[in-house]
Amino acid sequence: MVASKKIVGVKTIGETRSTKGLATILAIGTATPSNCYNQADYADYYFRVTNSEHKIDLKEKFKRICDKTNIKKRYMHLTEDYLKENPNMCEYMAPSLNARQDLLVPGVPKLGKEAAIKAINEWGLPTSKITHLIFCTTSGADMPGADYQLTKLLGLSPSINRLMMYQQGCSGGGMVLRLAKDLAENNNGSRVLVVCSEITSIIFRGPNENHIDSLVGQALFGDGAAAIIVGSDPNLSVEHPLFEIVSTTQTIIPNTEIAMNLHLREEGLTFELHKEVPKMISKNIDKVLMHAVSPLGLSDWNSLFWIVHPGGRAILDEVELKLNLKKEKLRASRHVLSEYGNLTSACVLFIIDEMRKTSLKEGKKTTGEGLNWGVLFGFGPGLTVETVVLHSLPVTTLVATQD
Ligand SMILES: CC(=O)CC(=O)SCCNC(=O)CCNC(=O)[C@H](O)C(C)(C)COP(=O)(O)OP(=O)(O)OC[C@H]1O[C@@H](n2cnc3c(N)ncnc32)[C@H](O)[C@@H]1OP(=O)(O)O
Repeated sequence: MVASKKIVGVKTIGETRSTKGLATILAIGTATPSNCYNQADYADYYFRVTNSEHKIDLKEKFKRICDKTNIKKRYMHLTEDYLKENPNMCEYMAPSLNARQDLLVPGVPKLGKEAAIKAINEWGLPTSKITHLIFCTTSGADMPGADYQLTKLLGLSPSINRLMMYQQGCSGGGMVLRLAKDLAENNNGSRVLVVCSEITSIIFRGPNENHIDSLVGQALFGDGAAAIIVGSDPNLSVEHPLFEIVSTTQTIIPNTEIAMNLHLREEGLTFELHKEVPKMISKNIDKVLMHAVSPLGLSDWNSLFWIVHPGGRAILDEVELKLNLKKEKLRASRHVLSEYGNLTSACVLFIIDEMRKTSLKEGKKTTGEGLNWGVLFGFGPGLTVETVVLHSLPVTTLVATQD
């Protein structure tokens, strides 16, 4: 008797764990540090603070790279004063991990908190309703991690289910959506707070003639944090879903492990980037896309909205060309690149935010520029591609009150 009662109980628990509907994004918040650097002046700043002004040709090359990025400005936590106090960070490769960690260990969760508060305010429910926390950063590592620090900073329940994802690179923004979907759809009533917080001080270093890809990194990355709340079966009297997360896939592009290599060393996070990365991505992107969207019967790429990780301007150019996308399709991705630079894992979440806000501003019917279906690509070391198919929802005026 006792045994059969137990079996019924377990079955019931199993049946009630799954939700009826798809995971939805219920709110978004973003934050940046206050220091803003204009890309047009950045070469002067960078060569001055790294005491490299005598490297005249290299500075000219760096200026050319900066000009070609199509980035207007970037925000950075790192200040000139901090660099003066920690001159090893300005060398090309000097031991400097402690100075970087001193900045990142408190800074990453703090920036994440700013974004999380905005997302929670938009969501409108008490933090006690958050059941899971996913924290993602490529900026340093620590124990207990940034997830633990954020739990304390926000006063979340000590029993919240935490997942800390360190060192995922730029594909992390797609990865967190994949994880949040699984958590939300398999834990009835759950609400997942997802935070991506990136501070690129981990990668800052002086220039070197023999490592131009490192210099490309100095021209691309910016700091920022984005937070979203994900949950299934929203309570529509209080929650305002923005996008449904329809499907997610992760793929390694074959024979591209040389493309992007980042190693955490005494000198900080080192950065190797193959010049052919944009081509390596575009050569394979149609296959990855077909695999993700063919079950839905989608085949007209210009009928979709697009959120493409802007690793660099050339990546967007190559994806646009390969998929024959109309110019306006990558508007939101190009806009975020231009206004913030490459925000590593937070970048695609900034683009989702930009898209739903512009959709509202322009009177579009759905959060996805008036269209129904969309694709998000995250690209990271591996090369790893995260593909997320999104379904947009009717625009509500709630977003307007957030700015
Ligand atoms: C960290 C993660 O997980 C994920 C990431 O996002 S990592 C970052 C991914 N980003 C990229 O791969 C960058 C993609 N590249 C680009 O966007 C562009 O190449 C760029 C904006 C950097 C330059 O624009 P462009 O149109 O290619 O200009 P181009 O004139 O060819 O290049 C400018 C100079 O930079 C050099 N250069 C560009 N990319 C380089 C690279 N990867 N390595 C070395 N040199 C490079 C070029 O040789 C050129 O030098 P000269 O002026 O002396 O000829």
